[in-house]
Amino acid sequence: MSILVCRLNYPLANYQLAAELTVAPGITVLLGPNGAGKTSLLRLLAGLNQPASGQIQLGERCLFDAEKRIDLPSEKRRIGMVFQDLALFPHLDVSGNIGFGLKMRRVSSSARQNRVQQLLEKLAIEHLAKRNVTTLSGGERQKVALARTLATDPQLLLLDEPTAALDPAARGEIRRWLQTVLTQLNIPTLLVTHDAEEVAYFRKRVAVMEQGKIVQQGSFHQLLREPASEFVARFVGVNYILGEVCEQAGKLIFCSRGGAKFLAPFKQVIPGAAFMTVLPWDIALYRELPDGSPRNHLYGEIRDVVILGDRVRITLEKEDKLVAEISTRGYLALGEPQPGENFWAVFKAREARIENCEELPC
Ligand SMILES: Nc1ncnc2c1ncn2[C@@H]1O[C@H](COP(=O)(O)OP(=O)(O)OP(=O)(O)O)[C@@H](O)[C@H]1O
Repeated sequence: MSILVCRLNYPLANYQLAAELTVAPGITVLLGPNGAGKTSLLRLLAGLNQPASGQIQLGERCLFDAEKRIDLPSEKRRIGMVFQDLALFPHLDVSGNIGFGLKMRRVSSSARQNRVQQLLEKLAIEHLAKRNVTTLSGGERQKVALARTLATDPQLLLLDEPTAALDPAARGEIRRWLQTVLTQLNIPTLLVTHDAEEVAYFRKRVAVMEQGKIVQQGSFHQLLREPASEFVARFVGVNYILGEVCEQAGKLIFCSRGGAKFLAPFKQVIPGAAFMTVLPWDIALYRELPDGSPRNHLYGEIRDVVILGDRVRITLEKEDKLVAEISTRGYLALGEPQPGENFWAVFKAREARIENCEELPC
């Protein structure tokens, strides 16, 4: 299986895209806010725009090298793209759409039919074979678009926000389907999203893009445990609090900028600027402060409650803002907390990660 390795520069309207990225077989989620340059990066990889400098290597093949003046045309890159508009051919049925690329390559009719049938089975969409694509639901159209792309046997898949245009029910269904199909295929796949919830769903390798740069690349777990910056932490949904480590009565305390004080496992830190990260699901909520082992706590007002299937995300604010994620069962047991109510957010000292930082950004 091939691996994509690229380093690309390209001037965009307001900033320079300067991205370095590695995509191994399987799904890598490319996460970034609107306008971060995700679609532009896909277009450069696919050969639809030409980078100002850099290289693109896919397995043994060099697709682009500015210095060596190598620039393989799009159709020779063996890259399968599914862009947001899908661009299915309305005059062809599902099988016709899937076989279209093979027809253009003058593949014989019988070989084409075999390949189309194989894909219909592999992607569990045989029942759609003869349907007119204009009658399909959004989720079904996504499936057909992926099947059409796979027909030409790509070595890299680029999927631009495959679930963005779907309603929540269809989104859940297409995510499960993508997870199954893409895991089986094991082709290097870059799946673009600006939705951190999507990353939490796939729990795969993640590359985070901000202003044209890949600011962190790693496993979902790594990003949660060791976000490289406040931007990454906030984007993947980790609590990130700036402050400083102070010495008080022989103990080291983390004092947040907002004025809250927290205990923590301090072996590795010294007095000075620092940040603390806590995972939302390591925070419990209580109406009354519980007795027991020394724990960190913050008493605050609920600002926001978001129900995410079997989990509930609750934002609490006082000196600082903390987001807790609890089970729906726990939420019901607490009497369904609502915005405006006050609660204790509690977490164990060892569940916080505190690190010194050079200086506090403003
Ligand atoms: N060909 C281009 N030349 C110059 N600037 C461009 C070009 N294409 C896009 N841009 C600009 O580059 C920035 C990044 O756009 P891009 O569509 O790549 O972001 P994105 O991360 O995919 O955003 P979204 O999540 O909204 O789709 C935007 O400010 C956009 O206006």
